[in-house]
Amino acid sequence: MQRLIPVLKKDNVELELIMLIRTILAASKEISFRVSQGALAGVLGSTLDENIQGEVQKKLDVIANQLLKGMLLDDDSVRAIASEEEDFVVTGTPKAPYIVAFDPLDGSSNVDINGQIGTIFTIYKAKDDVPDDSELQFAQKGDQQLCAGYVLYGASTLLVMTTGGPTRCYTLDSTHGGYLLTENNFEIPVRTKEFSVNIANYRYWPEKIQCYFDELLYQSDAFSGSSMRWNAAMVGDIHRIISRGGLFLYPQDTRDGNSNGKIRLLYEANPLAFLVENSGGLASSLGKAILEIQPTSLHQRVPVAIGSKEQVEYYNKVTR
Ligand SMILES: O=P(O)(O)OC[C@H]1O[C@](O)(COP(=O)(O)O)[C@@H](O)[C@@H]1O
Ligand SMILES: [Mg+2]
Ligand SMILES: [Mg+2]
Repeated sequence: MQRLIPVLKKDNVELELIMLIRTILAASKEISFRVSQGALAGVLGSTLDENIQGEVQKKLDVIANQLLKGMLLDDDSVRAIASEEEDFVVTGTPKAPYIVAFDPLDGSSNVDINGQIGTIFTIYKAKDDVPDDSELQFAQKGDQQLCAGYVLYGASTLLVMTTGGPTRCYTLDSTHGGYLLTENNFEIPVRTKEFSVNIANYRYWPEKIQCYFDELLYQSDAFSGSSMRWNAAMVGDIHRIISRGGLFLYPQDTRDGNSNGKIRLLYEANPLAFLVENSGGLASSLGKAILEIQPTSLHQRVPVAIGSKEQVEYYNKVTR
């Protein structure tokens, strides 16, 4: 089994970027250990604090955020970071080459029920024409990502990552503590009968999206035999889709604050879109490629339709 570093070197990834990826993975191993300890380590349950999204933070949200933030700010290749759990940009080493954005713990509502959770990260080049602490550092389109990945803390701890080439999977080997290559090049099937959505939101959706689901659920034979999966952790749903295809949807809806759905562009939609598109799938928002969206704020949300090419195309065709 090939180790991670030789694979990245073969991909001609620059050494400084490889070292930064190592920093992120060192934090992920520590998070993986804390997650596996669960109640034994007292990491379950909520804090009394809310993040900028208005969500009550889980203890593990805070622990994972502190671990990643601490290790990244100690890394002198990092100029600034942005996190779901940080209201603002946090600056690192001046003139350093990279900026990093991350969702320290995706699927927080699964923490206390031993469900799937993960860490999502993305790396960009730092900008020299804006201040280090400015949100403009992160106002870069998703197609400018140098590297994107997630670590899934499931039965195994898996790293799925791209540096612009194939999307690959590495499994954390608990015997020697390193990530070993277990999937060299994911290729998402163009169409399946699996879809993933929180169907309980149906009443709040625009009519065209309701019609799409009416057709899918009971009107059209073309969809008979479909099955739904919902992990309540985007990282887990997207991992299933990268592994065997399907469609992940988090549409806009009519509730206050949900006009763009729930998924955050910078540290959820863009990194996962980069991974899916580099596996032959499609990632769109309101019919437009997610990777081409010009970001306007750190925690902005976007409606998403991500997954198997033909399923995304059909959804966009009937809901536009
Ligand atoms: O509450 P819902 O509608 O099931 O939403 C679940 C979605 O929210 C999220 O948990 C949001 O991410 P966080 O857990 O990082 O806040 C996604 O991973 C998941 O797809
Ligand atoms: Mg998340
Ligand atoms: Mg999160």
